Amino acid sequence: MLQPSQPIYTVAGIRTIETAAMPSAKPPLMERAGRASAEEAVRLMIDRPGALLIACGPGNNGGDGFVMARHFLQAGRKVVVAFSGDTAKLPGDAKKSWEAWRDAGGETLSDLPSAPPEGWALVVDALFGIGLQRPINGRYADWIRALNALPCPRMSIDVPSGLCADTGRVLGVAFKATHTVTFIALKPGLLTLDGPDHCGELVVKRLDLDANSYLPAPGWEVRPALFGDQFAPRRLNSHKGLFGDAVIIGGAPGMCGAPLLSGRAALRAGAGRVFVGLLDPRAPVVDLIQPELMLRPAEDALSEGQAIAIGPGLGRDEAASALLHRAVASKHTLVLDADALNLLATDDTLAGALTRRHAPVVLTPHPAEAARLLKALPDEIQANRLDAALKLAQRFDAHVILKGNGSLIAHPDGRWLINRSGNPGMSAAGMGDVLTGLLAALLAQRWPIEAAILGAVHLHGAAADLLLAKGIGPIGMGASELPDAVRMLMNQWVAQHQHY
Ligand SMILES: NC(=O)C1=CN([C@@H]2O[C@H](COP(=O)(O)OP(=O)(O)OC[C@H]3O[C@@H](n4cnc5c(N)ncnc54)[C@H](OP(=O)(O)O)[C@@H]3O)[C@@H](O)[C@H]2O)[C@@H](O)CC1
Ligand SMILES: [K+]
Repeated sequence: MLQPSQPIYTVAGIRTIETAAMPSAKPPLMERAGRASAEEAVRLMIDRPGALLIACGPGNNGGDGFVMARHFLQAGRKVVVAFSGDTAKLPGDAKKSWEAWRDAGGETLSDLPSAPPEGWALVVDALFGIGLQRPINGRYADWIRALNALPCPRMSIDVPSGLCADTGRVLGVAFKATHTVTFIALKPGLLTLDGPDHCGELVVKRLDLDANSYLPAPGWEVRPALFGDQFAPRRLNSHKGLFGDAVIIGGAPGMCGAPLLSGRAALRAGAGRVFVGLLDPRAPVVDLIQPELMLRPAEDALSEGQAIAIGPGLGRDEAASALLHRAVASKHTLVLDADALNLLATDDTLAGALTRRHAPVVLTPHPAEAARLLKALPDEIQANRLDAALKLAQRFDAHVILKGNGSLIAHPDGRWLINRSGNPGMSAAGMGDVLTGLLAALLAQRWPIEAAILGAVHLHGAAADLLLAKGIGPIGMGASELPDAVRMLMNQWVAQHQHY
């Protein structure tokens, strides 16, 4: 059975669910959250006797921490609570949790204690959750830095303190958790930008709520379950025509490597035939390492295949622009990458033509390309990647893959997803070209557009994860090493499919 995809809600959505569920929730949500955190903590401390430290903040995240502390106290475990706020100012639920902690005999320290000689069994961050409003500084920042330096497992409650739950930005300083227990549902900031670096292992505790019954999920994580039905075993009676023609266009003088990488990836991902159209008049006529590729002058390749991927190494001169205009005017499904995106960013006529197309368009920008397309700075894109992906999808009426840690997929109708596969080995030249080739191959094999996008993005990262597990990376992982790993994964998934 493939693991189902989990829903993702922004903070506004979580608040809506909480508000709707809270009045009738018995036991109250904070009790459930604190208990769920304690259960998870027990798992983390299985081989670690000794005391645990819980740092509680001034809001309801701190309230969860007090509930958790009470469970450990009542179970006879040594637990130390640090809280530097004013208990009189705690919000209602958190105040009740503090009172219950106090009534159970618990005490709070107003500053972080030094660690016992044997070290803490676990350090718990219950400082700030989804209510973080501004950068952390002063005492709380000092606490977070000190906690981050402790050599023990570190668990965050709901969201690592200092991380923006919507965007994954670090506001001032952020707790670096080895484990995060998040409530009700995933939040985008846990999955993209700096989120994964601060969450460690991420567990969702739904608190017995069916979030979707209160508010349909706006976003989902990318999982093979969403495209797994494309992995049907091939018929014995098959021929290459069944698996389509992938077409990749690019390769201006001096830049033929990029489309060749895409082409090699498309072959390994199962396209029946792969055409690579090259702009360079002196381009090779055969790829001696991969002679299956059919190299063509760029113009000639435009008339082939079901879908065209254009952009790798395309350059930005007049010939490149003319080719791109012709591709956009075609009836093919289009994937625009690299220089195709850079040309699009400065050509309003092209942008207009793109939005008038009937066949689907996929844009695959990295943050700098996204910035050019939205006439913004890369930092502004990264400050809210979800927002940027949605804006691009709307502006160009296209499917968008905003690459980077936690690649975002935005559909033109406003739905979005976040991919969780991949690793820093992918921070290398040519990785984007491979993604484009994968997309071209899945489209050639007539995967529906959304399945092709999710499949390509997930496979791209999963192939890199496979290499990482074998010690091939993160340092020195090469884009040209990815396609073989993609092939292995796709064949494994087809084999699994046969057992359903
Ligand atoms: N509601 C529920 O039913 C449930 C909620 N649950 C839990 O509650 C969490 C959300 O709680 P929350 O809304 O109270 O926000 P929280 O993250 O504790 O922070 C707010 C406090 O921090 C302060 N503050 C903010 N930024 C700051 C900064 N930079 N530096 C310093 N202070 C700063 C802010 O002060 P203010 O901005 O008002 O001055 C306020 O005092 C959620 O993540 C989950 O863990 C669960 O129990 C499930 C049920
Ligand atoms: K926290």
